[in-house]
Amino acid sequence: MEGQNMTKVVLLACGSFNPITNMHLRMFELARDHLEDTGQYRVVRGIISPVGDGYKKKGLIEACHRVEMARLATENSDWISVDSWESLQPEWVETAKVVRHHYEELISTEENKDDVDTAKYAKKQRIDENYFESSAHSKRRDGPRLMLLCGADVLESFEIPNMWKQEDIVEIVGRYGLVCITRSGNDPHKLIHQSDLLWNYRKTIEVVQEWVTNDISATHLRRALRRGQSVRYLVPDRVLHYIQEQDFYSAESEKKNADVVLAPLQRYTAASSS
Ligand SMILES: Nc1ncnc2c1ncn2[C@@H]1O[C@H](COP(=O)(O)OP(=O)(O)OP(=O)(O)O)[C@@H](O)[C@H]1O
Ligand SMILES: O=C(O)c1ccc[n+]([C@@H]2O[C@H](COP(=O)([O-])O)[C@@H](O)[C@H]2O)c1
Repeated sequence: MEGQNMTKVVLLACGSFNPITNMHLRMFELARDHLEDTGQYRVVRGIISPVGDGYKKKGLIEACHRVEMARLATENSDWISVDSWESLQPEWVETAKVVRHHYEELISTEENKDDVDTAKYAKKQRIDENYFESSAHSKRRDGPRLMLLCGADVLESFEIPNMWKQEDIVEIVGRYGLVCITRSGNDPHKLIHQSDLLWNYRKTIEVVQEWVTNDISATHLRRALRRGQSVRYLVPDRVLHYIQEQDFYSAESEKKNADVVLAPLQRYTAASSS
């Protein structure tokens, strides 16, 4: 029967979502179409995980509001939802840990369903570091997968010195898998070709070509709002009402964290000064 041999996939998107835009939502739809078009996957759920305040990115407004906007944006979706676990952690959490957390959650849900095969598969995925690397396309019909969903700028950020730990990239890309949406100005295929590390994991990176390029970014939205310009139809109406009600995104809010080092880079500063 069609569908029974397909691997279930849960997509997880991590980011600031400051604020969430229509393009963040489109990413999920594009990724689902792409994965399901292969005939190998059935995408069952999408999770948006806004980063916590500890990330210290310039202009980042409080996590509770970013979570609320993502909640409003996904109210009408029957498969995408927001998860606040990451945003509630007192410190910034590395993405590999966020992925691990959601994978554990997924597996415990599957185990509760008494799905013995799934549990066996989960243990195997946990134990065998090279599992996906060695059997990327042969074994994936056996159980659910959690894949990290991102735009090509995130893939590009893997190459920024001291931004990501190499072992975290290996874990995310090699063990779980990455779905990367093209974004104007970034060329993920070229990046994978040029990076020895990413080339090793090319089979677990799904590049989704967005032909109808859409350059909406949260930065663009915040800039327009600061200038009193309309952002209607770039964000869901409910999100726009929330932004207006709360009077978010002013020149003042953009100064937040302006003099603070981004949390991932703080690790490097701390290590080099000790
Ligand atoms: N227009 C877009 N096309 C493809 N991917 C996107 C787009 N906008 C955001 N993303 C992706 O969505 C995820 C969350 O992104 P993030 O919250 O940083 O949004 P952003 O618009 O890039 O924000 P900012 O402009 O503040 O850097 C990231 O993986 C990012 O690459
Ligand atoms: O785990 C890491 O080392 C790491 C390093 C840099 C960025 N990230 C994550 O990548 C996401 C980037 O979001 P943004 O808004 O800065 O594009 C956000 O969820 C960060 O927590 C994660």
